Amino acid sequence: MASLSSYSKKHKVTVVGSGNWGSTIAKIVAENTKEHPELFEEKVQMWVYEEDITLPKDSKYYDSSNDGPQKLTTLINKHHENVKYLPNITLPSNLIANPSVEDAVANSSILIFNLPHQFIARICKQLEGKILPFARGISCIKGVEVTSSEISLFSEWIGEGLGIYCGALSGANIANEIAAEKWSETTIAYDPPPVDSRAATPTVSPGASQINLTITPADEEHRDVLGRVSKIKLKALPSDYPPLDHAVFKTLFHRPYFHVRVVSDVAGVSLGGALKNIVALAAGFVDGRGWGDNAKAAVMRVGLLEMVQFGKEFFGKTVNTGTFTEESCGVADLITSCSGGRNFRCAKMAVERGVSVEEVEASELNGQKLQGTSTAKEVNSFLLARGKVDDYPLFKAVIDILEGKNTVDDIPDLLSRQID
Ligand SMILES: NC(=O)c1ccc[n+]([C@@H]2O[C@H](COP(=O)([O-])OP(=O)(O)OC[C@H]3O[C@@H](n4cnc5c(N)ncnc54)[C@H](O)[C@@H]3O)[C@@H](O)[C@H]2O)c1
Ligand SMILES: O=P(O)(O)OC[C@H](O)CO
Repeated sequence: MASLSSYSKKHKVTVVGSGNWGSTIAKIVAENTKEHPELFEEKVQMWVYEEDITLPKDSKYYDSSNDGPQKLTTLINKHHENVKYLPNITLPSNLIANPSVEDAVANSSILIFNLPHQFIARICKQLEGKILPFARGISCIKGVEVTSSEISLFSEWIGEGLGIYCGALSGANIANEIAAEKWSETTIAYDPPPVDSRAATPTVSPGASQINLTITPADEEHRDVLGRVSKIKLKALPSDYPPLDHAVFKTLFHRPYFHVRVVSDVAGVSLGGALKNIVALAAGFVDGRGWGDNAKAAVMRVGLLEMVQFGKEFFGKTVNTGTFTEESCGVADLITSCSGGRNFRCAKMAVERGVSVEEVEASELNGQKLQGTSTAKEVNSFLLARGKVDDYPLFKAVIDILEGKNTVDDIPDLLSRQID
């Protein structure tokens, strides 16, 4: 490999999303782009779903001469703080909030997708044809994409939609703790298909300042995690950029307070982050009912087994069971989510107050979004379509409690096969 100083281009990084976790990850990568000018452009773009914010009188940024609604992007760029989704955390000054997603991604070779999963479809549609064809992505989204009887990982789904390779980042990562720079770890999965540079065909796109290479994978077809022939025709990174490998992604995300392990099991990393949110709801239900830590540990144990079973049954070609049991994105994320995560906390409050989880989400989260409720529904519709719903009694109990078909008191009976 050439020395880093011999590359004439640097990677431009864009974070698509600016919620609680989106802003935290943007803070991390902006700190790293500043520290590594040999690899990255210093400025990081962060796409913000624009909204009007009226600062309360007790806000440190309140200005009586300008007390009407202000754009969230204006506030972030002026005060270097996401006052709505990550208050009281100073963001680096090289992080730029941008209300236009098309403008934010322009010329970026690294795209980090980090927004609640219910919004990603519309954003990807907007991005079609707007990104560099050789860009690479990392999805920080915890959820799965389900259509009728098909299921896919957001990393794959984004990759196929945009024609790029996309890896995944997931771990025991409660955003507020990491934003406060408390010590933690995460898992990144990055495993692009092999490319054969001998099969490269130079093409020049109109207006492009460089030659793009269309690469045919060495084995002529790349299969996704479900064994389907991938629709992605991967474009090689032009040789004037530093190569995008495990080391570069570690450099982009690793901080003294945020340690990164890079693996290749994209399915395991993505599924851990998606499915633990269903289990966290169950943990909140039993805790809210006052059954204590032993009951919570029991649903966590059964939940972990169902997560592994789901991975092996539907993604068995590539998924590594060890990812669930050994990495931050597996059992560690399950533990933190069932201790202090939003899904856990909202489910607990819902039971204590006798209201729905959605009502607690709306009243307590100030616009932040739960992923567990929609993931429980999506996984249930997938399992129903496959005739497998009864093989996953904890996942079924959670959706049935959310939909009012069962109550928390039914959990011991519903899990009797797993417990007795
Ligand atoms: N918050 C955490 O602790 C945490 C940690 C790890 C992973 N995650 C995962 O990261 C992903 C993003 O979570 P988050 O915490 O950044 O989001 P969040 O829960 O803070 O959600 C709010 C975000 O959604 C945006 N939004 C609202 N309506 C929208 C719309 N119509 N279109 C597009 N965007 C809209 C808001 O602008 C805001 O940026 C999720 O999949 C989540 O599971 C979250
Ligand atoms: O707050 P939650 O429940 O969305 O979970 C946050 C993170 O995923 C924990 O790793």
